[in-house]
Amino acid sequence: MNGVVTSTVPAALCDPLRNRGTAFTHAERERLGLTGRLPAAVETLDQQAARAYAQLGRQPTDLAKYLYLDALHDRNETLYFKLLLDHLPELLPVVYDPTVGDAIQQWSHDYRRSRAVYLSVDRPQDVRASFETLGLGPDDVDLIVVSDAQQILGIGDWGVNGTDISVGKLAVYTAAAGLHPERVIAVNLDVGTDNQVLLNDPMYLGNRHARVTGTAYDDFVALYLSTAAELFPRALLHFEDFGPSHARRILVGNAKDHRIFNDDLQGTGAIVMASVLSGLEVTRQSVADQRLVVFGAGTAGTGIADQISAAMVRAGRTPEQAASQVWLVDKDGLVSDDMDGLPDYQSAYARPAEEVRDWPRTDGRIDLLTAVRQVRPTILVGTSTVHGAFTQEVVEALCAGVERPVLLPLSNPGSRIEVMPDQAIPWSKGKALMAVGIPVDPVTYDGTTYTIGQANNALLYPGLGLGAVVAGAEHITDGMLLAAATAVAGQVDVSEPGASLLPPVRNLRASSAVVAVAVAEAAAGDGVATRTHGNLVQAVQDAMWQPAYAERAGDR
Ligand SMILES: NC(=O)C1=CN([C@@H]2O[C@H](COP(=O)(O)OP(=O)(O)OC[C@H]3O[C@@H](n4cnc5c(N)ncnc54)[C@H](O)[C@@H]3O)[C@@H](O)[C@H]2O)C=CC1
Ligand SMILES: CC(=O)C(=O)O
Ligand SMILES: [Mg+2]
Repeated sequence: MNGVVTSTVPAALCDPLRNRGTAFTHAERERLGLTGRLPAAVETLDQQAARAYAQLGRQPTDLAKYLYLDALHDRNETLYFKLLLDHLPELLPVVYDPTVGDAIQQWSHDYRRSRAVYLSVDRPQDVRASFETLGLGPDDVDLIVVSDAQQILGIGDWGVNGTDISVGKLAVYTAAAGLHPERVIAVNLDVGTDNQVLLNDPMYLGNRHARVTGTAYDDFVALYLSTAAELFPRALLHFEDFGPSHARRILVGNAKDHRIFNDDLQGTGAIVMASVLSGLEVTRQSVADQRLVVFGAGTAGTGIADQISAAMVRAGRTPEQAASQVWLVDKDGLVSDDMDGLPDYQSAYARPAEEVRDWPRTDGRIDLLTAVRQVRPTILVGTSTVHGAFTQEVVEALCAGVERPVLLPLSNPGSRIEVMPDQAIPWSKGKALMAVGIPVDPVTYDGTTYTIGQANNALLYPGLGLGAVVAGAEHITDGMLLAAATAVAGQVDVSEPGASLLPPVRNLRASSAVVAVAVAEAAAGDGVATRTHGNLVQAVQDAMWQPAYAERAGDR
């Protein structure tokens, strides 16, 4: 026999945005060419979700759950997001931080199929075609998340494996704020990797060479930006987990010409600002009077310093005064202006050498403990990736300096966090006002239960992005970031002892809608909105995609 017999999977079962599996009615099955291709039962989305949730529960580890959900994502997006939304507090840590970090480390080994766009520095001629294969028009895309994966969370360089940080961030946009899953794109910029484990792994799927740097790197990022902006002029271009030497430069250099947002700088800065605003509700102080120590002065740390000092300026300080209320501590200790080769993102906050000349040094460096003793910070932030760096001595010194310090150990995932609340709350005798980057259980100390908010940019960027999209914002302004932070902080009541500084993840959809309205208003106020709405609250609600099957099967 010469002919090869093949069978095909019907198109309606292959497209995750159209597929509804056992929920297709018999009439729909006939119309879409699915006759005989599904078992007899016709189910509702709720019935499907109950089965999927039970299957998920049988997965033995969080990574297995991640892979189960990823496969569901690729099969039936409506069901995937229904599950995610119905169990957001339980599943956010599975599809996103911290499990996404484990998944990224295994990614080339677990690879099955892909939903992202891969742009290779070795094939710049393919960049345009790579977007064009999506078949999307200029008005079809609201948002693109791109990463070059140089600094994934706190786990470093993961090359093409880092694709899943873009996918995960987009899943959160849709689950938390209803960004339409058909109108978003995940992108990996594969510029090589300096991760030897990957380079020596026969399964590694990315470019097998060191990271490209210098002009070649800059030209490739510029090509990405110009192509994405030309093909999808209304899309917000979200940058994630770029290395510290690139993140700020790309943002600052392109903010005027592009709808660009750096989550690690701006999203993190804004969620920290929200935590600080809540803390100041408790202490009844003004942001203008704060003293901030940042431990780990990279992308996130200096983004936080920028936003808190900008808030000080809005509260009446001069830029110089605001900068003088910020201290950075990095690998070489307290950052001072006599240090050689300071990166530009640190030099703005370098302390005058004269001021710290007499401060005690260990191995020639002014360490964190000394900085805390000398500065008596009202806010201590950790973005260092150094697990355990906030020791008992540091926490006690912090509390000796001020009555109610704000303490934010933000490094992700849990293996990197500077201190866990179940240690720091007792060490601080319940005085520290805490939030952390990962979900953690409440801590009971001396009869009070402390609920620890999740100061992760995921609690802010979805609403910010939705507001920007609804307003058609041409830029992300400082006013929009502050509006988002204020809207997040406005949703908590800190009057009870032990209250969380941030709203709970279970309210994330509602919280994102409130943030989006505030952000769209700020965009209009700042003159960057290109869309106006008679009723903004309704416009935001209308823009939020819901995981439900469309009226007519086959439609998205
Ligand atoms: N909670 C949140 O929303 C966010 C948390 N992060 C976390 O913050 C951490 C840092 O992320 P990025 O700023 O993107 O990385 P980065 O690499 O830009 O910054 C890390 C900084 O810590 C410094 N550092 C390393 N070891 C140190 C030590 N022993 N002492 C003092 N400083 C040290 C590095 O020199 C660098 O300046 C990561 O764990 C990341 O997950 C980042 C963004 C958002
Ligand atoms: C949360 C986040 O963006 C990070 O850890 O990089
Ligand atoms: Mg990040």
